This record gives sequence, C-alpha cells and structure tokens, in this order.
Amino acid sequence: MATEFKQIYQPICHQNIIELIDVSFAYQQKPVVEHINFGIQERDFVGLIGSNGAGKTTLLRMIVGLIKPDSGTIKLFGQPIGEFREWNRIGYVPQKNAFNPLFPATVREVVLSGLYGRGKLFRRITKADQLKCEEALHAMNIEDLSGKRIGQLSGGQQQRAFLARALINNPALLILDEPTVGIDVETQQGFFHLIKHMHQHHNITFLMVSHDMDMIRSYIGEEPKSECGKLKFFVKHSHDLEDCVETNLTHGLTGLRQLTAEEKVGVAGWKS
Ligand SMILES: Nc1ncnc2c1ncn2[C@@H]1O[C@H](COP(=O)(O)OP(=O)(O)OP(=O)(O)O)[C@@H](O)[C@H]1O
Repeated sequence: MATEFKQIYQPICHQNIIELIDVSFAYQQKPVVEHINFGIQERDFVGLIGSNGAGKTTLLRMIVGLIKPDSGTIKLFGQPIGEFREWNRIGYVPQKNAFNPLFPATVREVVLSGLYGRGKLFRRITKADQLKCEEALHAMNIEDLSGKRIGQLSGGQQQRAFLARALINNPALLILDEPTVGIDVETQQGFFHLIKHMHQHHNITFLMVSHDMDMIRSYIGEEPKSECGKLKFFVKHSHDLEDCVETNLTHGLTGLRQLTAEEKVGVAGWKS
C-alpha cells in the first residue's frame, strides 16, 4: 500500500523544476560552462558552489533566459526554455554588484518592477499590484523604507528589497546569486534563517550560489550530489515524500513575516 501511495504521489512532489541537459556556453570562444547535466526538483534547495570564474553566474543567467546556451537543453517546469512564458513563477536576485547604486528608484518602485513581464517596462500599476507590493514589503519588514531611494539603504536592507522584488509574484522557484555578499555576519544569519523557513514552509524551490560553505554544510550537508567540471551542486529536499503529500505548506506571503517573527528569525539583523 505504501509503495502504491508513493507511486501515485511522486510526480506531484517531485515535479522537475529545472532540467539542464548537456548545457555548454562560451564567451568569445572561451568555454565557461561545459556539458552540465543536472536536475532540480520541487522543494529542493540547491547550493551551487564553485571557485571564482567557474561559471556559476553564467549558468544562472542561462536559466533565467538572459543568455542562450551554445548547445544543450534547458527546461523550466517541464517546458523547453524557448517555449517557457511563465516567468512570474521564477524570482531572481542577481549578484549585488549587478545593481547600480545611483539608480534613482525608490524601494517601492524596485519591488513593483518585479511584476513587470519581460519587455513590459511601463505598465499601469493596478490596485491589485499595489496590494502585492505591500504584502512583499510587509513580509520582508521594510514597509518603512518603501519611499527611500534604494541606493541610500544598507547592504542588508537592499537585499531585503531585492528579495521582496523577487517574491512579489509568489514564485515557485527562487534563484539567488550570492545573496549575502558584503553583508555583516549577523544579518547573513537572519537571511539564511529566513530562506530556510521559506524552503521548509512555503513550498519554494531554491537555487542559490554561495561562497559560504559553513551555511551550505550546516543546512545542505557535506557532500555534493553532483559535480560538473568546476561546479558542485549540493542538494537538500525539504520533506520526505509522505510529508509532501500530507501537509499543506502553501501559505501566502502575508503569513511569512508573522511566522518568521514568531521564530525570532533575523528581523533585527535585517534592519541594520
Ligand atoms: N560578459 C562577459 N564577457 C566575457 N567574459 C565573461 C563575461 N561574463 C563573465 N565572463 C567570464 O566568464 C567566466 C565565468 O564568469 P562567471 O561570472 O559566470 O563566474 P562565477 O563562477 O559566477 O564567478 P564569481 O564566483 O567570481 O562570481 C569568467 O572567466 C569571466 O571572466
């Protein structure tokens, strides 16, 4: 009976979120990513580790469709990336240095920009959009910063704003590129508690580049699941299969701040 149960429900919990099949990319004939084969399933937390220049950012940029692989196939939520249109299911927080601190946008504008589809930079902001923005600001505990210029914020506050931007569509997949670079240790710990909570309770799948091996080891474990060239993929699945079926873990953004506050998760650190 137990076996039948697993067979019936396996596809629900272990839906393929990202499939990389023999993916390669070169910048001006210089190979950067070579023959990557890897799959990420629903509720995995994947830590992508590799030395400087190993191609981590390049791989993430291919996955979010910013650059095209020279060869191989990328599938998102089971669809080849060329046919994939549901970009609002993916939240992406690029590396901090990808952001120009002089950009004159407010926190609210940055968070709202997470709603704009590709190529739709200017669209009318509806009341529903405003509400989503308020929820994301609230979840990250930065409502009081909403009118400030993003460049005036501390590193930790900026990361919260960019996380709110990535969360505004309630994504199923969050892709984070070295999210804690340049942030103090206490604030980093608050951030990791928060994303662990999101992984365990909010049914979000994570792909995160990090140089913080302590964090990776403490949450995901010592051994990579897979190694492709210089890239190592560490994986932790959030629940056993049975739990995935029996537990309703999907709750909205609104509950996130309350839950993290109840668990005393890093709110103080984030405010600095
Ligand atoms: N736009 C570009 N044009 C040419 N070469 C590039 C470009 N972007 C990255 N590279 C090169 O590709 C290689 C991989 O870069 P990438 O940023 O993907 O590495 P990374 O693993 O993310 O590194 P880091 O840990 O330092 O962030 C590096 O040698 C880099 O110099």
